[in-house]
Amino acid sequence: MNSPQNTVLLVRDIVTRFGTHAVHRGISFSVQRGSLVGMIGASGTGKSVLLREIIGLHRPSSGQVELLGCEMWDETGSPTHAARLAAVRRRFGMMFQDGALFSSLTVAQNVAVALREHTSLDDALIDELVQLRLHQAGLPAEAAHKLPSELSGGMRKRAAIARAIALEPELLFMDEPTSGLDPITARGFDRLVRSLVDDLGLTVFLVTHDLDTLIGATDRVIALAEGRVLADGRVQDLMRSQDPWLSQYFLGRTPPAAQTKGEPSYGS
Ligand SMILES: Nc1ncnc2c1ncn2[C@@H]1O[C@H](COP(=O)(O)OP(=O)(O)OP(=O)(O)O)[C@@H](O)[C@H]1O
Repeated sequence: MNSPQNTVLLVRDIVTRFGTHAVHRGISFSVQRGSLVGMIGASGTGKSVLLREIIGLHRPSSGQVELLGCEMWDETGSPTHAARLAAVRRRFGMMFQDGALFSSLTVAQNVAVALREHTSLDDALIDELVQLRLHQAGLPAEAAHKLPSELSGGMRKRAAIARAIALEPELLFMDEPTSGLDPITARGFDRLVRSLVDDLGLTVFLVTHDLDTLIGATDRVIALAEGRVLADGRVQDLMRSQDPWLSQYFLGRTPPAAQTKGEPSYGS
């Protein structure tokens, strides 16, 4: 439902400049709990920078991000705000494009890092939770003791998801999660992400260039162009848009029939 109580992310009038280069010229949108939202835009339109601004890694030139009720960019830098930020950081997960796994740690150790850092659970409970997260990410138990370098690309992505959901976040951010995967593995990954939303109630916000992810898995798509939100709606509506950039972007693809949440359709 589209109500303030259900809003987990509010992006308000974000402006970003690097020197004289204006990347964002006033970006605003909100994300509702339990939805899977995709963000698209041509290379260099500032999707990754916006993601970093949303999760508190890059300060925008102006504007505000409210994530799980916390203003991420507080001017005062007060200890109260720092404590609120620390609390909010435990409630969302981030999966970077390359997975950003620690290469010298096994998959299980990678997943356990946040649990050791942010909880006082004993080793046995951490082991159990790690197994659960690996299972939720669709990894076989034997993957636990492998190094990231010993896994296929698809399994590495699943390990990165397992790590991102270690603390049972409410929100998961992903930067190009299917890049570098073959189409079959990528669709399996879409189904996994969709099931995190449908079965675990997660909210997912992902940046992607993958049309099949957009068509098959998202509830809503936000398109950025020229520093602004060009379009914001269901993928089938964006695909029918007369806007020249969107027409070109979706060229040759057929809009899916009205989608039922939880029943991904994989377009043409
Ligand atoms: N730290 C930085 N200093 C200067 N310019 C930067 C910095 N980070 C990003 N930019 C610029 O901001 C713009 C947006 O970059 P960003 O990586 O967010 O684009 P993107 O939409 O994610 O692109 P892609 O789809 O290719 O990943 C680019 O022009 C980039 O060069």
